[in-house]
Amino acid sequence: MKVFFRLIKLLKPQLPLMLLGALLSVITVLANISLPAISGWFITLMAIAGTTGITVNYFTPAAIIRFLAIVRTAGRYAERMLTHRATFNAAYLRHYFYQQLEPLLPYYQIDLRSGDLLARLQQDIDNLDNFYLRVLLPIFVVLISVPIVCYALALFSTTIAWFMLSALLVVAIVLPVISYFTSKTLAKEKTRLESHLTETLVNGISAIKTLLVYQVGTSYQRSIASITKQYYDIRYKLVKINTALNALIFLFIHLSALACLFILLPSLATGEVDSKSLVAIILLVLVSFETVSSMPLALQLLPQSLASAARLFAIIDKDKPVEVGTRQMQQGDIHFDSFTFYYPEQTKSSLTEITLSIKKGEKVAIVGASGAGKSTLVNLLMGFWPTGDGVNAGKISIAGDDLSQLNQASLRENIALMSRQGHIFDASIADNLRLAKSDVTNEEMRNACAQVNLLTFIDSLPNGFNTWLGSTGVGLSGGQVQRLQIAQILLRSAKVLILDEPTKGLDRHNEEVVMENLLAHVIDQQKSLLLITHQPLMLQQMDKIIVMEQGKITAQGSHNELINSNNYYQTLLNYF
Ligand SMILES: Nc1ncnc2c1ncn2[C@@H]1O[C@H](COP(=O)(O)OP(=O)(O)OP(=O)(O)O)[C@@H](O)[C@H]1O
Repeated sequence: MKVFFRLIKLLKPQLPLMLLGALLSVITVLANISLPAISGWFITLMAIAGTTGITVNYFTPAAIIRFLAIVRTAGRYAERMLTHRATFNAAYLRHYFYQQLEPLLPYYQIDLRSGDLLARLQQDIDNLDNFYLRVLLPIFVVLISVPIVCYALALFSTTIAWFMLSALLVVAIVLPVISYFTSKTLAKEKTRLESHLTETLVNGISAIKTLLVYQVGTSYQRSIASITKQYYDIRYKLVKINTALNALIFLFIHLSALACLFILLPSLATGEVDSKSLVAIILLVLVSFETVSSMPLALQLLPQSLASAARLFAIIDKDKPVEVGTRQMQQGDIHFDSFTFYYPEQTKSSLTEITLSIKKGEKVAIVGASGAGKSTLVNLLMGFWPTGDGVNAGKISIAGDDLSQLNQASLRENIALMSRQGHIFDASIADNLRLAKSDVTNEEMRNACAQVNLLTFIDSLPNGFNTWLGSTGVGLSGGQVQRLQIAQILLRSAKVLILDEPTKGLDRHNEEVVMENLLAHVIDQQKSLLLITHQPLMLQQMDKIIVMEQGKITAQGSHNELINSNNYYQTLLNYF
């Protein structure tokens, strides 16, 4: 129930449109079911008039029929327009969930494999698209129109009214509930298999090269085929249950009409009900089931929508990193003052008592074994995690301002990060460079690419800077992707550049060119440089090197100082 009301609250901006659509839907349904009843009554009246020769006023019923026909047609059109408009507007739910998820992804080691996350963002939100149109709307129509129909029937016969109330409830609730319990486990299994299938496909496609290299492509295909078969078997069973339910409802409707006819026959004989009313009542009984016709589907989709909403809420309900800062980042020194950091939900610190300063224009390198805390230290400066939340001790400040007081947008404008997981988008080379600087000129692009030794290659491509790259930079070699990312960093107007192993894997020539130009760039522009690297060529050029071990800084100094005095530093350089 909590999930249901929370979902309604989310739909609040659309509620006036939804309510109007629902009212129109009720009016249309009522016009639709009155039409055959009044027409039946009118045709019988005319038949009687024809055979007996009595004079009747046929203007009023004919006008009512025409009016109802117009209301039905116009009402259906307007209702569809409004309800679908409301549904399309409610598509902001996807945006809402994405927005909530965005700050959480770097913050938590979210226990979701990419395929599962994709399934949640796609299928679960698709399920929510149904929530208004297929769940709320039918329930609303039933709640308003069933009492009206029963009241109309009670004007002729209270027995029929009570009988029909029970019959409508059987079709609206009893049969769907039976079908729900029969298909509950299957429906759950279907959702699980849907997610599993997406996950398997996404993982398989992203790891296609690995699968081929290990020659497990065929067994992988077999596992996809097996999941697909299980999925379609379940869907087949669900369709069978649904079809049986529809057949049962159809039979029940006609048996109800027959039962009403038998109930009314004695009254016809005594003259309590005339033949015109009998025809009208039977037709009304037959069509009145339209008021509940969407309920079986609504009750089937209700638990599905709520389950999807619950899955989505479960992710976004995690504590978010709070962004409290409003101050603009000033150019200046970065200070870590005895700073200890815990990742969310972790009891062991990943950084312990870090004291470090990086002065404006200084070139600093961080070295350390895997897991030493290098990436954590640089990522903290991007404001991915809260630093002033009481859990972490000490502080980080930039130009005297506490990091937690700084505005995140200003922070990310002034600190540029090239991480090892950097992403190249499914777009042109130029578009990928525009990500770093939206108004970049051709000359600036050429210049940045020349500095990373990529210009000759790009010029040799038939489409040059307009060459389309697949996601993850398909079309470029690993080293070219790396250099394109360094070109992006060079285009940024940030005051601090952070690069995580920028030249790892580059050949000696490219490493030298890139490093020389990068250093010239930071010196020329008076930028600070923070590098994670183990390349001696780069380390020799740094003003300061920080040695990290298990979350702690164990030594600091220049390359020459450390190489002569620190055994661990020597080991690291040999190791990398
Ligand atoms: N999001 C996270 N949540 C919890 N713990 C994390 C998270 N990211 C990293 N850690 C942990 O923090 C510690 C430091 O990790 P970090 O990635 O900073 O090391 P690193 O020196 O950059 O290693 P590598 O060179 O392998 O990237 C590790 O023990 C790691 O398991």
